[in-house]
Amino acid sequence: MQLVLDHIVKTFDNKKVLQGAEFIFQQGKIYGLLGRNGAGKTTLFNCLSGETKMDGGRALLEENDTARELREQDVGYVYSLPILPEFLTGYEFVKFFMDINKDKLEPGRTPDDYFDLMSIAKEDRHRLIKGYSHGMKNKLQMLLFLLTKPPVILLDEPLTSFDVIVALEMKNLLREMKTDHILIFSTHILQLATDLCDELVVLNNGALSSVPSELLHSPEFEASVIELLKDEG
Ligand SMILES: Nc1ncnc2c1ncn2[C@@H]1O[C@H](COP(=O)(O)OP(=O)(O)OP(=O)(O)O)[C@@H](O)[C@H]1O
Repeated sequence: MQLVLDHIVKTFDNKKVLQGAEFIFQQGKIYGLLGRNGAGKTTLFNCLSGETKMDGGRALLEENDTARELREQDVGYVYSLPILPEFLTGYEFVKFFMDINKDKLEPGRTPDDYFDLMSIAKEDRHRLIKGYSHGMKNKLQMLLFLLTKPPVILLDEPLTSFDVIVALEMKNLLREMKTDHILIFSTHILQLATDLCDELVVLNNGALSSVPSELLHSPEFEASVIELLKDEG
């Protein structure tokens, strides 16, 4: 399975944010999306998730030599600022989410099985989401994708809110998940990008380009990425 971005264009007022962005993302890899503040990473994710309408171009999901337009339900989106029903407990929300997605679930699983997978403590499960920390809310969002398994998962700077232990758990989880999904996450933390990603993609001047893989673990990596990002503008 692969996600093909075909000449995606997005303009806000007079600002051309995406100017014909093209790339092929493949299942089984974790992609890190790098770009300066305001480069358009969130805009790209919003276009892919259907939250923002593209002005031009398209995103296709290709599998077994057939391609179709990417649909909203194909995309799981972990926002940098999680949007969750704060008036429910974590347990109530997961239970509700499982009820409305019955057809997509593995049979016999309970909400607690998923909380266990995400290492969300027993005493936190029945607390209101309103009182959850930022990192716990991100965890809860990620739990939803373990349930429904959308083919494409976008993570907008999610791991920055996790403490070191949880960040490690999440990294391991993402590594496990990558075999069945196309995973793209945006980050400003180069160390995290090199640590977790199989491939790095730079969004610069509205276009996407791949960072040569031989650079990824080389001593010149940081300097090369900075050089690539400097071009912005
Ligand atoms: N709804 C909107 N209306 C007008 N301009 C917008 C809108 N959304 C984004 N922009 C502009 O588009 C540009 C790209 O913003 P975006 O949030 O996608 O960047 P980003 O790469 O995610 O930035 P950061 O790394 O700072 O989070 C910015 O100049 C932003 O002001």
